[in-house]
Amino acid sequence: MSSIYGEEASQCGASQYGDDHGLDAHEEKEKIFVAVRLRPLNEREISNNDVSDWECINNTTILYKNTLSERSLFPTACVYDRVFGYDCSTRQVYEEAAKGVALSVLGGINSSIFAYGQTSSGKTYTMSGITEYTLADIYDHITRNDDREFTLKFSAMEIYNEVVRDLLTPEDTPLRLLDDPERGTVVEKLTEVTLKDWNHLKELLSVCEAQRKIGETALNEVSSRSHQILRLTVESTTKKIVGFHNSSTLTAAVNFVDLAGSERTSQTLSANVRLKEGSHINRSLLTLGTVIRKLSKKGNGHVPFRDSKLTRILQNSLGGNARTAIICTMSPAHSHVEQSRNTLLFATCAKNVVTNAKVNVVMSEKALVKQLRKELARLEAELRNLSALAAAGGSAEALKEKEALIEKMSREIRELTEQRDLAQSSVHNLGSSGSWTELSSVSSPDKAQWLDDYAPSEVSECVYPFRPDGESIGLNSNKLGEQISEPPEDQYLCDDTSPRLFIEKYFGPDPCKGWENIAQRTVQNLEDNCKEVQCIEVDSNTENTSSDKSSSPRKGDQESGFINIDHNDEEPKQTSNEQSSSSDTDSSSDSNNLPRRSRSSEAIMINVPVLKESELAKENGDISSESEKELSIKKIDLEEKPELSIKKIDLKEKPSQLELSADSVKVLTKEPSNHCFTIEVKLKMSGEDSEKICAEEVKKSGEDSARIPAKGEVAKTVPEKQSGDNLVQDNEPTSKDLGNFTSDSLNSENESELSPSRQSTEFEKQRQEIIELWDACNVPLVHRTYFFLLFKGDPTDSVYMEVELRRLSYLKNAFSLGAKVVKDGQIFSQAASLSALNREKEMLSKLLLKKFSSKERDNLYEKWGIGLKTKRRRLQLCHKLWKDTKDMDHIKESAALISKLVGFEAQNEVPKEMFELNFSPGPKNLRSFSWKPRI
Ligand SMILES: Nc1ncnc2c1ncn2[C@@H]1O[C@H](COP(=O)(O)OP(=O)(O)OP(=O)(O)O)[C@@H](O)[C@H]1O
Repeated sequence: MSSIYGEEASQCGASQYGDDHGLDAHEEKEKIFVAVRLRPLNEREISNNDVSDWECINNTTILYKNTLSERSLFPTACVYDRVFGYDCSTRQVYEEAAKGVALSVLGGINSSIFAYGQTSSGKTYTMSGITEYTLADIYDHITRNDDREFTLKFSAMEIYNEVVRDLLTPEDTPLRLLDDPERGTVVEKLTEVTLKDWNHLKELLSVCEAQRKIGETALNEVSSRSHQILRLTVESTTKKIVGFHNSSTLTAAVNFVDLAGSERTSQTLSANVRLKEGSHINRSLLTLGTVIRKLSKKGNGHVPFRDSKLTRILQNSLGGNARTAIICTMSPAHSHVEQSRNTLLFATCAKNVVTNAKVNVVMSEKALVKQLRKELARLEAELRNLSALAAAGGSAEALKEKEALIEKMSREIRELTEQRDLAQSSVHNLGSSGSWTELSSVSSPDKAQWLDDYAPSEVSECVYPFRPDGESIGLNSNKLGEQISEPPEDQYLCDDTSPRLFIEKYFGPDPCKGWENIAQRTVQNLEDNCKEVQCIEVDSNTENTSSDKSSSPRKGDQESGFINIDHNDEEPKQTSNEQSSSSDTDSSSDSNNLPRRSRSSEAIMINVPVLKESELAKENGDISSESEKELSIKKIDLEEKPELSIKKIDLKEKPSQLELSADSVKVLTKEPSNHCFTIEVKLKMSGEDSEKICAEEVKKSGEDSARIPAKGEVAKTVPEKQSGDNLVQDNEPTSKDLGNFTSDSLNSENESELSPSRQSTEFEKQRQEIIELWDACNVPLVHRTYFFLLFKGDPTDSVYMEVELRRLSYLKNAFSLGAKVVKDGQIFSQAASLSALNREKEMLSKLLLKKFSSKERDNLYEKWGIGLKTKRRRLQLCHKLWKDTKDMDHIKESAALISKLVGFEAQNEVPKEMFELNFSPGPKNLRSFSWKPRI
């Protein structure tokens, strides 16, 4: 068990609880906490010269101290979690036996406190005190924890003569019990009042007291003739998002159960009404006793919960999902010895009953939307800040701040991921026990699964603890696999154009998941932007180089993590003044040290960021100061250096020149190449120290002209003209760009309460925004189609749309910052995504050939405005798909065409196998994921 308050709750009193049981609040299973309270002899007993048979000899042992003959029949000493003698106050009973369990409710764990005992033994006396102390502590906790929003709801019922009554209404109408698949037995129409404050609660408690059935018996003038259950439900949500657990909604209820007292007719002298009451009381207590006895034994077979309303209602507290404490009250009088022994027998059985309490984390869709909005607002603010810093002019300080900010964001994302993993395991546990108390409203299993797979890491696992049919699910693939079985492979692997094969072949196990994985990594690893892929080795003593004035060493390079390369070891190092002036001259071109990309019509020149290996080494603490020497620009003419080879670079032509500058490597080839390539340059310095510069880029130049970004648009691809000048601002997010991901719909607070027409407008707006972001982020067309067909504006769609918007915004902003990640052999950057998209189009163009006859294709060309005599018509067509983001008819037609190509025959139905693909992404499939550029 874990919860924000779980620990606190376990510390609140009952400190011996853990000690005695060897359990703490984080264990899943724990035994019912059992305490015994002896009241003092009352006036009647004293006047009857009754004697006290029982004595508490220490904190846990109660001793029967009567005659030897009787002692032989019964155990003389009984041990419980806690025993309280007649001189103990109710406050002490609360603190040491009830508080820890009762306050679990603050941590999202259901709990129950019972008072059990014979009539007149002090149950109501004890229970009313415990109830009041608990409620006071809960209010105190709320006052001290203003970072969470609390809602308290109160209900009260009694079971009188096997009839359930609402204690908060004057009507005597019997209430029905209903069986709810998630929540167990529910009392129909029971009043639940949302509490305004402590005084409101006290008023309600007096109403209950006044309403409860009491009667006079020989043993108790004010004998409770019913079982009373007071229930306080505590729901809390964090006001500020600081992580998964703290931002979730916790909900739990604490029950205060004051049972009617068992009685012997001979002693209570009951007749008529009292007799009837007594027999009902005894019968239901008998059932309770049987339930407890059976639960206390393993392999107990049928447990008769349903034999009485009391046990039906309290089933969750009896070996179920609530933490439970039972206070057994006893009269010490010799005249009640038999009843006292029965009470102790009950207590002994109860001690062995194990409960399985869990934290109830609830993430309703509304709460999720709210959470996402807050998260977006936070990210927006941070990125605006970042943008302002960048715009401020790229001073070393500004750069430092920017990097720190990026690092901070990356760290936060990593933390969220860890929290997600943690949550995932706890959700899995919850799923298997069915202990959740509230079900998110999920309209469709497919959507639930969709969100499960694609929701942002910090929320996805807590969003759908239940399947829509009400059964809780674990979120690991095994569990899902159990419930949603995959159809036999051959059902859809019959030919190579089946959706599954197509998708696996060209997009990995799931196109949507794949791009998301990479996007996530992109953001998570902004700082980890370099990795060795392939090498050439250049001896700096022998190579031909030419220095480049514009790329002379600059101040701030050390700080910013970029390297200066110098081919001449002997060259004196610059003074700081020189560096400073050189920095000034460079400031226009290199102000931000962001990756630059350039291209001319004659040569491809791609600037990519480099990471100084010494930086990495420094982190590992194994760098010598010598290797930190500054180096100047190096240009390597590869044609003049035939001995230098670039291994395994998939270019049609070997690059003619490498230009190594402070923050980039330009690769010059004479002809545009359609191939992706990745390079790493390794320089040997004086044959001893070595500096390694890593660089990689993925490029498919042939398609670039089609992807020139509009003015002001964040650079999605290589700009048309290479000037060698600063292109940084093209890579920077502008405030406009940043503004893109907070649409009006996201800012609207009460979306779920919008009118249907407004909802539909919001849906259209969100969808439009997503379509544009898909385009900006080069999201695979199959994913777009899949998503587009799945969400059609149901009221619950907005939450999924927000999730999609959010991740696209992340991606777009990562791209706009030039973020590039190489991890586990995968490279992801804007250029890489474009490359993958182009490959997808090529594959789709092949499917055009397979799926349509030549006549049908000609019709398509005509429809899409492609000349029948032109070359590569199929590819041309694929390049037109999803291009006109503002034209919904065009989008629909694109989706329809792709849907047909990949086998989504019915436009209104996303094929089931698309979902099933998600359940078995083995490592092999992941490796084949094709957003990874082919190197
Ligand atoms: N620990 C105690 N110290 C002093 N007085 C007590 C204590 N426990 C109970 N009493 C007194 O004993 C009487 C009976 O107590 P109470 O009504 O709580 O018993 P009960 O178990 O709820 O009985 P019933 O089952 O008949 O309702 C009350 O007058 C109460 O004030």
